[in-house]
Amino acid sequence: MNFIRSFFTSAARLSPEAKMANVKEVERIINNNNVVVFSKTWCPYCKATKAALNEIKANYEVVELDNRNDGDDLQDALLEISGQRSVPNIFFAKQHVGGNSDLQELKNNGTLKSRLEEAGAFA
Ligand SMILES: N[C@@H](CCC(=O)N[C@@H](CS)C(=O)NCC(=O)O)C(=O)O
Repeated sequence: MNFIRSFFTSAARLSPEAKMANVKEVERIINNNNVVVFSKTWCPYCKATKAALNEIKANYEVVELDNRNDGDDLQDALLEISGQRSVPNIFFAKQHVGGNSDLQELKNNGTLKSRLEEAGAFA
C-alpha cells in the first residue's frame, strides 16, 4: 500500500527543493496562526474536531487539504514536520497537538479551554 501510494505522493514526484518549499509553506501557516487544523472536508474526525472548537468558540485557522491542488504535498510535508499524516492534524501555538483523539482527550480531561487560552485562541 505504501509502495502504491509513493507513486502518487511527493515522496516519488517532487524534487528535494519542491518538498522543502512545501515544508516551508506548512511551517508558514503554523507560525502565522495561534491554532491550526489541517483537515479534509469529508473527514468525520475533522468534523468532530471543528465541532469541539466551534462549541468552545475558539478562533482557529482551517486548511482543507482536499480543497487545494497542493493538498497531498502539504500532507506529506505534515508527515515530515509532525510525524503524522492523518487528518485532522492540529497545532496550538506552533506545537503539534495530534489528531482528533488527542483533542477530544483534552476536552474530556478539562484542559482544552486553558490550552486554547494559552495558545491565544480567544484573542
Ligand atoms: N485517530 C485519528 C483518526 C484520523 C483518521 O483516520 N483520519 C483519516 C480521514 S477521516 C485519514 O487521515 N485518512 C488518510 C487520508 O485522508 O489521507 C484521529 O483521532 O485524528
